[in-house]
Amino acid sequence: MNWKIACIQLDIVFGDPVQNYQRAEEQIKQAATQQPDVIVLPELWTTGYDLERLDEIADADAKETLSLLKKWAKQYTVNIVGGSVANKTADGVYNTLLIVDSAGEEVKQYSKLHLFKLMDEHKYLLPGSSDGSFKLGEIPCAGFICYDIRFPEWIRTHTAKGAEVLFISAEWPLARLAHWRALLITRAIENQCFVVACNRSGSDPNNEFAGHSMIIDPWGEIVAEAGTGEEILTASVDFSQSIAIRKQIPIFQDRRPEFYK
Ligand SMILES: NC(=O)CCC(=O)C(=O)O
Repeated sequence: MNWKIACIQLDIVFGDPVQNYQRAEEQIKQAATQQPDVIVLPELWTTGYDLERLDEIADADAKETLSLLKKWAKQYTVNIVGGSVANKTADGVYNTLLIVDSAGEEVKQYSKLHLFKLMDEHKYLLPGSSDGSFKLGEIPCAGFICYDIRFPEWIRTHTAKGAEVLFISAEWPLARLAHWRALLITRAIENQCFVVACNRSGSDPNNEFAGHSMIIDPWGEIVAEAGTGEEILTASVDFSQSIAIRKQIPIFQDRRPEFYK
């Protein structure tokens, strides 16, 4: 089975959901002309890192964003890994990844497990407490958010249960571009998985962001990589490749988890 994937490397407008909804809609419309199976958006794409104003601009129970994602998914018959949004709940605000299928049905919500202190997330956001596993059609997938990729043991709990594609939505700064590339390639090789990583472009008052969204195959080869600017990155992936690699080097059979404590 093959999938065509499109990552929308959006230049997010700081603290302005109205403009970001409009810009995302334009980009999704454009991406849809290539008839992808999955469209992916970056982290906190409705607000950016305007954390001080979250009370005002976070999406209540992610309702508005979910309803738009469902509408776009149905309109273009495309699965959407709808990036993450600031999701305002009765307990506080989570950084939540939203996934909808091509029929416009909600598939999964995953809230970022590891908050990134260097960007003050712990002061404004609550950490999630559930896993990122989901299926798109028959394909087992897992979703993560940015800093999560520094925690191989978290990713592994998902691939050990069968995930074949790792989707990562991010706002990763340019200052650590080398880490972004190395971590993503490593996660693909060590898990024999496709890695689909959608970063943002542009800058905000505190950071310049790296762009360089990437689609990586289970051998660790980069299938497609964006530049630093706003871009729609597309590539096709062939799942027979991960089956072949997992047969050739059967790491999931050879693991000795009883010794990994
Ligand atoms: N938004 C994030 O989680 C950024 C993570 C990051 O920059 C890192 O170096 O890790």
